[in-house]
Amino acid sequence: MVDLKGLKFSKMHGIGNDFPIIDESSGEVIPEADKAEACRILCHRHFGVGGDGVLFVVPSEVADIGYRMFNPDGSEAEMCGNGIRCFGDFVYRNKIVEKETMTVETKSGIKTIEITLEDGEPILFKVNMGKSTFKSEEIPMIADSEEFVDGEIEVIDTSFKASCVNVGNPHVILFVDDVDAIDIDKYGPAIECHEIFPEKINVHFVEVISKNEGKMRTWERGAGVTLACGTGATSTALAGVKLAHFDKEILLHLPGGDLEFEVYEEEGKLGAYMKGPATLVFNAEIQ
Ligand SMILES: N[C@H](CCC[C@H](N)C(=O)O)C(=O)O
Repeated sequence: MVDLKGLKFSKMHGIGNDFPIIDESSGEVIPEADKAEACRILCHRHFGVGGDGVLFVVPSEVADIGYRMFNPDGSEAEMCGNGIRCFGDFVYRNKIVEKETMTVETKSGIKTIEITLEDGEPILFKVNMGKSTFKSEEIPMIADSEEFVDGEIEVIDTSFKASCVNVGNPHVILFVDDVDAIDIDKYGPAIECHEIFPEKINVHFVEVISKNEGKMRTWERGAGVTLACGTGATSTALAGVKLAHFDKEILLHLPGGDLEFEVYEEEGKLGAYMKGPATLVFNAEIQ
């Protein structure tokens, strides 16, 4: 059993997607071999702190700072969008990176965060989430087509039209008529662990409100239902533009709050800027 006594952390959330965040920028706090178990304990809503994952600040030789994210099941994810806004707030407030525009090394490449200050306080974070891929082999997924856009996924007793995109981590976007009518506890895990997704996948049900607005609900890989998913919302914006459901500026409503997106095209690939808040809930030390 991992001993977390003395562990200092901040509890943060990005529109309700919540995380303990731990500063390892000056050296390891939780041994690598214990990280998965420690994250399972920390994320537990009754026996731990509670969270949709754990964020770590780590050194970087190629960016201003490094970022790692672990899901509540102990799996490490390549990227976390709500988390990187909380991360930016944390490293700025704690003077780990004293820059309003910073570069962050993640497992899915270097991302850039632009912080908007009001009276010296960070209030809004604009993140370049980078370029995406729709190639089936790069999701990864098992499919007959080079891309899986507006394809068909059969699951349990029904089938859904679906589009798959990787923004560092994998996502499947299912555009539906009424997002509130979806039994996400039934279909979410069945799609997350579907045999066509060898590394599992994050699942998002999306309702198009207009060319510039949508509403979505999420079942996250390694976490289950969350109030928001930043990489998932980014993927929704990109898939929506690809399918011409959305124009390039999109407001997405998630159960925990709203995120704004500006989609761009670079070297033939779609990418996006994500804009949203981050909130510090409390700082603590485990006794
Ligand atoms: N569960 C995700 C990681 C967290 C993503 C989400 N919390 C976000 O804000 O992007 C995965 O395994 O890829």
